[in-house]
Amino acid sequence: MYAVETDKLSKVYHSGLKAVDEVSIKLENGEIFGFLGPNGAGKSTTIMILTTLLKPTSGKAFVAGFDVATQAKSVRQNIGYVQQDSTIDEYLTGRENLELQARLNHIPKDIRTKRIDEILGIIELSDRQNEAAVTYSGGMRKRLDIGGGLLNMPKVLFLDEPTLGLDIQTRYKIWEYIKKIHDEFEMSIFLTTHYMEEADKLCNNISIIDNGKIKITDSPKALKNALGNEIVIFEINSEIKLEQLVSEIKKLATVKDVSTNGSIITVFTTSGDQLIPQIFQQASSLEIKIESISLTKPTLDDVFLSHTGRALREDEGKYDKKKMRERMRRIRA
Ligand SMILES: Nc1ncnc2c1ncn2[C@@H]1O[C@H](COP(=O)(O)OP(=O)(O)OP(=O)(O)O)[C@@H](O)[C@H]1O
Repeated sequence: MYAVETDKLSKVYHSGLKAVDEVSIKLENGEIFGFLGPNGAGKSTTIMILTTLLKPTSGKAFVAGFDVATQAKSVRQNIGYVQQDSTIDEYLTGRENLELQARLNHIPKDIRTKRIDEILGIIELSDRQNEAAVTYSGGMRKRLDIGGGLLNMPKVLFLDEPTLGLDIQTRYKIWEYIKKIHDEFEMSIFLTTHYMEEADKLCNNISIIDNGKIKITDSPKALKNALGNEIVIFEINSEIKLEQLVSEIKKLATVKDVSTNGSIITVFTTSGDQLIPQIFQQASSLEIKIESISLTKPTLDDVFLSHTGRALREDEGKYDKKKMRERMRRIRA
């Protein structure tokens, strides 16, 4: 049994838009799985189907072994869901927020206090538990949100963009908490993100999703290795013979892929050291001057680029009211 398993899962909204297009994924028990894609890729729609908030149009989905379409209650009893937008009541204290959620989740009274104490410890909010959440920083609020998702000690925890809009230092901290939760409870975690680094640092496996379709699924390491171990990026002085140069470079034995952006050429290779002199040689025989050249290691950004043909911009995901309204419409869809 998988923690999450979907088979050709699809969602077509009333507008006719196919937001999720035959998505098939398998999340092993105890794994951290990342759903990586830009805004509008279909990540939230998928997560809402898996958490039983939205009905799929076709296909199958099982969470903790239960069918989301016919066993929604059992699914809900076995999951925690931390939404993109905070559900915290700012005028309640951290502890009161968790108490309220625990009651709403029907957590028995006799275990409630102990469970909340434990969770406050994990998210390191014990010291501030009696202060109103309005006084909390962005990172503390997110921790409290994550704490809410842990109240019923779920088998599968869903985190929708857990670090969206947080500064880089706070983001690192949240990653530590996610790892801690995963290690301590051996919890299966399904997270959506459009931060490459987040997927790279946290996930055992990731699926890249774009326009509702899965482009590729593998471990971050395997995805990066598939591009070759190294990338040579260089700029030439004129684009006149660019195509000729690119076609010669593509023939070289160590070259996996080549992409161009104006006069900048990016070459994915298994050996940068071997390739660089060959690039100079080819350029010189075509009387092309190389202005600058550098050697780097591939990142998941490069993987995304090679599978979708475009870069993933970090600033795309900022919170705005329009998005919130869209989400409310979706809940009603
Ligand atoms: N209720 C709705 N009705 C019609 N289209 C919708 C609805 N909700 C979402 N969409 C569209 O479905 C597509 C997928 O949206 P979704 O929110 O699932 O993507 P996402 O990858 O989670 O992006 P984000 O990070 O912005 O939430 C988008 O084109 C979006 O505009």
